Amino acid sequence: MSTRTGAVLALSFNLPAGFYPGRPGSTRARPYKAHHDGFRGSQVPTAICNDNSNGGEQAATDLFLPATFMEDLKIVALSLGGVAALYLLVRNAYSGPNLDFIPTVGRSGSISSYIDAFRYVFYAKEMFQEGYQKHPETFFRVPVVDRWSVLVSGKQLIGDIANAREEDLSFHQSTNEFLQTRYTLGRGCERDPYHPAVIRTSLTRNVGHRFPDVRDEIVCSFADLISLRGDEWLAVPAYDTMLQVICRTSNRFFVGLPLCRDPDYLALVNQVAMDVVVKAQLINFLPAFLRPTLGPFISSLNSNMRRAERHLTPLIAERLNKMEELGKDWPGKPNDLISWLMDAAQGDELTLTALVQRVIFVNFAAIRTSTDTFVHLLFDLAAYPSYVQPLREEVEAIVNEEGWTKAAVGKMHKIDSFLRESQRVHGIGTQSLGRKVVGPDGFKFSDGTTLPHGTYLHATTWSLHHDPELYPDPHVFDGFRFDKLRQAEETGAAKYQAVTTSLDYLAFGHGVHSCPGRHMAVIELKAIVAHIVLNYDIKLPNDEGRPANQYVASACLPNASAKVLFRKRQS
Ligand code: HEM
Repeated sequence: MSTRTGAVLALSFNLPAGFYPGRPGSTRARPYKAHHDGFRGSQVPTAICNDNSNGGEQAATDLFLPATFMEDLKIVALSLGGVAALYLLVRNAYSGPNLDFIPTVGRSGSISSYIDAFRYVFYAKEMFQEGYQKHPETFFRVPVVDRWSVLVSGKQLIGDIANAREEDLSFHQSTNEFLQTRYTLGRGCERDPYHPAVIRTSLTRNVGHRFPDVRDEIVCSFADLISLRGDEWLAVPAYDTMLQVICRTSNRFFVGLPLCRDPDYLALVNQVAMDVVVKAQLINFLPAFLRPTLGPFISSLNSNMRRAERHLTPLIAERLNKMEELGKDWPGKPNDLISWLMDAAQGDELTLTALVQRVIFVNFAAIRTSTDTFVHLLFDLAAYPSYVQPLREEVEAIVNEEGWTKAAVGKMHKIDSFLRESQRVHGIGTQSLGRKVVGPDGFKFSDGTTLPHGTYLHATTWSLHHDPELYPDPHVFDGFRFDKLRQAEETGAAKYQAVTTSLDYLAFGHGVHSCPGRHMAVIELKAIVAHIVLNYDIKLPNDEGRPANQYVASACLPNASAKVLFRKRQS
C-alpha cells in the first residue's frame, strides 16, 4: 500500500506520523518471504558501489507483507472509498457539532467543503499555514473527510489544551476512535490505558540501567545490516534499514534477546502498525451500529495476536507462574517491559492475552514514530555534511572520557541540538495534541471561546515551529541552533534539550499527554547518531539534495525510497 493510499484511508489522522502505514519503496510493498528471514546478517547484500554511484544497492532485509494481501486491500479500499464518500456525505450533513462560528480555511458549505477535504490529503500543511497566518492566536477549522477539525494556535490556547483534564478534552477517546482500538489492538488497551504511566515511570527509570543492551544492539544491528568492504561506498535504503535498527534496538530494551532479533516477531510488530491504521479507517467508515458486528471481521486483531502469542507466551507464562509461586519480586526477575507491565497490570490486564496485546501496543506507539524521526535526521546529516566533524569530536571526547553510558549520551549536546532541530524543521506531524471535547457542556478556552461537545481539535505544530517570531530564519536548518541557545543561557538551559516540550515546541506534544516514551527515544536516537558519526562516512547519492518530504494529510513522512551512501570512516 502506498503512503498516499494509506493516507486517503486515514483522512481523519489524529496521531504522530509514525502511526501512518505504508511508504512507497518500503519493503512492505515487496512479496512476502515465507520464511521471514528478514534480519539475518548473512542476507546482507554484497553489492558495493563506487564513490558518487548509487548503482550498488543494499537489498533491505524483510519486513514483508504478502503481495496478494496488498492487492486485495487496495481493491477493498477503493471500493469502500466510493461507497464511503457517498455515505459520509449523507451522514455528515446531519451530524456533528455546529462549528459555523469558527472561521474556515477553504469552503464551508456542507457539500463544497468536500473539495477541501480532498485538498487536505495532500495540502494540509499549506491549509494550516494559511489558517495560522489569517487567524493567529485563535481558532480556524479545516474539513477532513468525515468531520471538521479545529486547529488552535497561540501559546495561551495551546496551553489550555495541554493542561486540560482528560474528562474535558480527551486524548484517549480521540485516539481510540481513530485507531478503533477495541477492534484493532484489543478491548483492554481501549478500556485501561495504564501503559503510559508504566512508560513514564519504570521504563524511563531503566533507560540508564539497560543502556548497555541498547548500545550492544545498535552495534550488532549495524554490523548485520550494513556490511562494508575497504573504502567502498554502499547505497543503503535508509528507511528500511533504520526501521530494522530501531525495531531491534527498541525490542532489545522491551523484550530482550533472542526475541528482539526474531525475524517473524519483528515483521509482526511492523505489520501491526500497518494493519491497525488501515483497518481502523475501514471500520471508521461503517455506521456505529455495524461496527460491533463487522469490526472483528475487518480487523486482523485475532491473527496478529495469535502470531504475537506464539512469540511472547513462553516469556510471559513463565513469569506469571513465578509470580504466583514466589510473589511479585521473585529473585532473577528480568528487568524489561514485560516485568514493568506485570508490576502495574490489575485484574483482567494481568493475563497472558492482555499482556501480549499490551507489548504489541507499546511497540505500535514506539517504532514508527522513532523510525520516521530518525530517517529525517539521517537525511539532514547526509545533506549537511559540515556538521559531521563537530559531532564526531563531541562523541570522541565524551566517550574517551566516560565510555558508553546513558549519562555520556546525555552530555552530547551537539547531537541533542541536531535532533531537536531536525524535529523542528521536519517533525513527523504537522499538527499535534489531538483531542476530542468530551465535557457535556463543551470546553471553554481561556479567551472565552467554547468548543461544543464532540469537537475534534489539534494544535498547529508545523506553523508554530516555522514562526519567525519564535525561530529566527525558521526555514534554515541550523543543527546547532539549540546548542548555541543553551550555551548563551546561564540557567535553565534544559529548556533547549530534545526531550523538553514547551508551548513553542510540540514534537512530543506538551502537557498531560506529552509523549512518555521520549526519554527512551531521545537516548536511543542520539546513541545511533553517535555510532554513525564515529564509524561511517555518509553522503547522499550523486550529491543530490535532501530527499523531499512527503506531506500526506497531517503527516510529514521521510522519503522511504531514498538511499544514503555509507562507507567505513576514512579519517
Ligand atoms: C521520536 C519518537 C517519538 C515521537 C516523535 C513521539 C511523539 C508523540 C506525540 C506527539 C504524542 C502525543 C502527545 C500529545 O498529544 O500531547 C505521543 C504520545 C505517546 N507516545 Fe510517543 N513519540 C515517540 C516515541 C515514543 C516511544 C519510544 C514510546 C514508547 C516507549 C511512545 C509512547 C507514547 C505513548 C504511550 C503515548 C500516549 C501518551 C498518553 O496516553 O498520555 N512514544 N508521542
